[in-house]
Amino acid sequence: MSKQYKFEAKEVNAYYGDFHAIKGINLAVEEKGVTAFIGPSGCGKSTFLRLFNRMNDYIEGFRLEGKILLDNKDIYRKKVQVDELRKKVGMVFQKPNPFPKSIFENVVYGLRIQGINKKKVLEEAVESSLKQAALWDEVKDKLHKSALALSGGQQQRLCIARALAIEPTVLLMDEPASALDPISSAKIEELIYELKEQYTIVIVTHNMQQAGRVSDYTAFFLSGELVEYSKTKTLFTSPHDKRTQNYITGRFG
Ligand SMILES: Nc1ncnc2c1ncn2[C@@H]1O[C@H](COP(=O)(O)OP(=O)(O)OP(=O)(O)O)[C@@H](O)[C@H]1O
Repeated sequence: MSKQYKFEAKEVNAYYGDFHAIKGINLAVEEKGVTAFIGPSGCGKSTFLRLFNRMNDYIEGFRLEGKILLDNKDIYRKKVQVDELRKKVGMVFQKPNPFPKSIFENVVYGLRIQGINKKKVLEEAVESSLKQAALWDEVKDKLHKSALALSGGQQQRLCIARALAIEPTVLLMDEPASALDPISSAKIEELIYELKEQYTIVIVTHNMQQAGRVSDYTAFFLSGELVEYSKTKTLFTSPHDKRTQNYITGRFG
């Protein structure tokens, strides 16, 4: 039997209207651990990432060809319920986007939508998600204060806690640390390192050092194509493709 991956993209092409943004990509993401997508601005990293939880579905004129499998099942087949998919595949964005609510209500937001309102269940979820997101100690005495009063780095960890509360198996992260100061950014990296034991993490990053530090596998994209995909160490120390080498040595991008 062939190996089962967490995600598999098969012959994937994606279009915004006439614009061909993703070109014939095949890529398999290992279960658990971190896979990083790198490449110059506009190469299609975010578009490709967003395919994994059908985030591009909302964009007018967007069209997909090929298949994206999660646990061996096509997530674009007709009977898939997108909200169910997103329970399994959480997402964290570049800019922290807490809701204008308390820290507590931010974390339990997804659970309340699922109709879970039991106080004890919610309290447990808040504590365990905030602990996993390495934020608990900083906020445990002000859970009912506004999330908007937190620092940017704390807000981003809160958004990670909010994503974890619905118990996904995958976390998609689109440049999760790029809007943060270096210390907050380092905290997010440490957190990713902790979480990868338990979750499959796919991260888009502009920062090659960051990709080198946090990821197990790295995919290099250029103009909508996947140029090279391998173990992070291999990609950064002995890339096969000249274009990868040029990019990682700073010759373009
Ligand atoms: N909603 C959209 N409508 C039309 N074109 C889009 C849309 N979103 C992205 N594109 C185009 O698709 C291409 C890939 O964009 P994408 O955001 O995926 O790249 P990226 O590698 O993530 O870039 P960056 O690192 O700058 O975020 C770009 O040429 C972009 O202009």
